[in-house]
Amino acid sequence: MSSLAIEPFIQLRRELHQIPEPGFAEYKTQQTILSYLATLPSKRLQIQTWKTGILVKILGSRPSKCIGYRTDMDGLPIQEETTYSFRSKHEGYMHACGHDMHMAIALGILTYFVHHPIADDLLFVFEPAEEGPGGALPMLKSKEFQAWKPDMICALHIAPEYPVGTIATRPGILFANTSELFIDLAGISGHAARPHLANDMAIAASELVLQLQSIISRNIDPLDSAIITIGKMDVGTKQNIIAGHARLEGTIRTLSLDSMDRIKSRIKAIVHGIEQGFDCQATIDWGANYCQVDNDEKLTLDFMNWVRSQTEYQLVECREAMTGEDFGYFLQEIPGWMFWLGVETPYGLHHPKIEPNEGAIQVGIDTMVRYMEYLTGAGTRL
Ligand SMILES: CC(=O)N[C@@H](CCC[C@H](N)C(=O)O)C(=O)O
Repeated sequence: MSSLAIEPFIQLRRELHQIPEPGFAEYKTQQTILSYLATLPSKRLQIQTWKTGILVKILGSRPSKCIGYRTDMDGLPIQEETTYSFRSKHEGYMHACGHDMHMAIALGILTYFVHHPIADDLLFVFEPAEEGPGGALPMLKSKEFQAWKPDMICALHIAPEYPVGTIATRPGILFANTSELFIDLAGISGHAARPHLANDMAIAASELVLQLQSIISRNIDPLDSAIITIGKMDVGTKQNIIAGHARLEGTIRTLSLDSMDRIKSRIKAIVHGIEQGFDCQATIDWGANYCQVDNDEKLTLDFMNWVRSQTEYQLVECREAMTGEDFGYFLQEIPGWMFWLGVETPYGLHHPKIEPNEGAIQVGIDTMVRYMEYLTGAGTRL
């Protein structure tokens, strides 16, 4: 690992940071990664694209298994407010969830093993559309992935709340079940001065948001965490026109599938009540649904013990988080685990000012290189 210079991966992260793209539209991102891969010795390298994603296999010298590693690729519809000189060039889009860091780390690990092959095969998965509508499930089911399906798989996610040098994870559930939520309400628009001739969806939508929040407090076991967040409301057209249409956009998070089912059935009932009470038409769209990230007990404990005993990094056994990650779909078919990587920054994930500490790139690459060498039973130790 000491033979790998980190600077090129910091530069790659900065390059990728400037071109955040929506899910399944990561064209420049894919091209940037493919161009970089083309600079590496190709002898042990096999590359396939899948939509805007990429699969990279590094052939081992005496493979008895294939170890998988996943990074996500897409950006978020956020107007960047960082102090960076390498801010996003895509107006209204930003890498605010660390996928630029994740890709740079994946490329660092991959580069190391191109130059220092180990016994086992390695598969690097560059997954598009993690933020939505979800690339993991269709990629997992694709013939390209199934042909190269690894025997185990792991991934990391940056964690603003931990110092650089911290690795946090737990066996079992790490991330929640999620469902997106889109509700449209259709009433009748009209003149602001003649409310009796219209049917105001601003009032119906306001009532609906408040009623939705009662589900968590009144219908869900308080010991079984759940969240309903309405992140966006779009109502009406002008201040003196009664709104004939409203759209609510949100997300549901639960730690159990029972709670997810219960919440959805309560939302249906409440929306039906709004239709009756406000004499309007409503439609519900559940959007993309992600299953929980359920870390394999044995593999995760082995990784945690290894970090504790073999590295200088701080291992934290953390609690479950209500964030979502479609990496959970890979873990439904392939044993593996995910962990948080500390990037210490005062702003959280999805914040326009988030500036992850780039020192974490070295920690992420170093940890995975050493652990993959340990897993294959061959490697050098730092
Ligand atoms: C780590 C992280 O922030 N993941 C996202 C996943 C998005 C899931 C989906 N689009 C939704 O909004 O439900 C998160 O928001 O947790």
